[in-house]
Amino acid sequence: MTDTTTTAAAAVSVRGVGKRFPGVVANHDVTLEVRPGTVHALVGENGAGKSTLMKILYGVQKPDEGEILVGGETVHFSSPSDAIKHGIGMVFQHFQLADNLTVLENVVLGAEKLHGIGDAARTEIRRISDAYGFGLDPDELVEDLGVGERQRVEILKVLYRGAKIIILDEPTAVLVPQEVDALFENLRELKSQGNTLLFISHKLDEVRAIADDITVLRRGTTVTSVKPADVTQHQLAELMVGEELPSPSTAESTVTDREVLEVRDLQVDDAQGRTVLSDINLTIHAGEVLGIAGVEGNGQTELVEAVVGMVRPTRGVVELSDQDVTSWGTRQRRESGVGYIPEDRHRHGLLLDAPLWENRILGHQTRKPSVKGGWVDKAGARIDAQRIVHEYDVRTPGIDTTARALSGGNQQKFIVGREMSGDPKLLIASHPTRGVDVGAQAAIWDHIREARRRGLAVLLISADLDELIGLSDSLKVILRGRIVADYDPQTVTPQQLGAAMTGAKTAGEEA
Ligand SMILES: Nc1ncnc2c1ncn2[C@@H]1O[C@H](COP(=O)(O)OP(=O)(O)OP(=O)(O)O)[C@@H](O)[C@H]1O
Repeated sequence: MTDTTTTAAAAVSVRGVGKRFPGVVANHDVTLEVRPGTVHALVGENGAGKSTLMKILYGVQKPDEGEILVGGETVHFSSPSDAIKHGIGMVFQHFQLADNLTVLENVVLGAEKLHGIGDAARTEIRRISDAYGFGLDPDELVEDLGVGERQRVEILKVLYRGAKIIILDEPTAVLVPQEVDALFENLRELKSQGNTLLFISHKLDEVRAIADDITVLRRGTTVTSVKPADVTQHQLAELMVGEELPSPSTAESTVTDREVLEVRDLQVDDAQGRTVLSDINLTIHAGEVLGIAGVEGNGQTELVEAVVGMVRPTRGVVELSDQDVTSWGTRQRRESGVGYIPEDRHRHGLLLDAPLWENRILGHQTRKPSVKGGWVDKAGARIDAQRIVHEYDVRTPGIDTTARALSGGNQQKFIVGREMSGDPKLLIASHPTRGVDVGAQAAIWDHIREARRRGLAVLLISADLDELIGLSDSLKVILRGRIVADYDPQTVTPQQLGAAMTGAKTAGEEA
């Protein structure tokens, strides 16, 4: 079914592109036709080769073979600046903005030659913002902007540099439903004015809602391009996997009355003495998943760090199984059975340049199977790394491969497997399935549910509201460092949660 028809008018054509890394064929014989003025989605399992293809289109990676055409003209990019010269811009999932600068300063940084840094630049930014309904004020500080607005600054940045083809890497991963709607409005407006959008996503319902064309990658190659109306979400997932999907296990309650984590009157102040978390009270029982919903930056990071022992609270108590651990460090807490999936896998979760088997040891240096008789047990760590690769379906040439060489989703699967090792009694999970494909997400949920059945308590932080609702036994909403609402996951809707997260009232409800 692969669409190989090519018209000179295609915004981007990819023909027979291949890219190899040691031990891995990341892309082979990839074919992609992106029609101008459309939204084109790229979907596929973790490690299917989506990021590699986008990096090739943006000049970050060079293909080993094949041809790329932009507007019918063959191009050879050596760097992103070559891509930008041909009107291709990219918006990364991790925003690259300086918080202490204004919108204008962020936009013109590195592009001063275009319209200077003064009124001409301001006028141009206003023009773009007005043209697409972005509602951005050039003189506002970025630190005062919400997540959706920051993303618009990133899009404006590439438009300002003349991009007509914009690549977005999982743009909705950090947005609440209301922000997703707003982003889709922006994308439609961009499209109606002749721009072309190309984006990667694991959220198949959103893909079907916004895309004009969907290209599916499987194991490095394009398998088909479809129209959203012609496939269901389930069929799309099966095209990605190449087989029938397993049905996820049901989630009967396993909550007991044994308290595993208790947090009382917790307050955390930052280095400047500002209170970033206050009056936090929560209890998690064995067999219970407590979900915390919130827009990023509302105190979730500090809450996790206080429970893991990375920051000392100004006030309050943290108890693990009735033992006061407030003064304990991270290592002691981990040794008493705390697993920790960090929000930033590159900063806290992995040694990127170390092989996977060494990464098995990270954070577990003092426990089996990483040590034996006080010494690092290399063989034990290797065997267990192998087990994780197998049980969590981590796609890698082997356990001697560096963590850096794995796709984002496969890195995440490895971390989850490691932190679930040795039956922890408490799992602190920040965005456990971020960047993970739907099949692997279902598998991770199954692992967590299985452990929960055996008595695991989970503190779950996630930006994915379906995950929060689907996995949690109870739900709390955090806003500006405080818990502002409690919900029953059985009855709450993503829209209600989204509204509480942004502090908006929904009909018939207190804010
Ligand atoms: N710099 C690199 N060195 C070695 N291998 C790499 C490198 N970059 C990617 N790979 C490998 O290429 C394959 C494709 O990875 P890619 O990141 O393109 O997948 P993806 O579809 O974007 O996955 P995900 O959904 O998990 O982000 C993977 O097997 C990955 O391990």
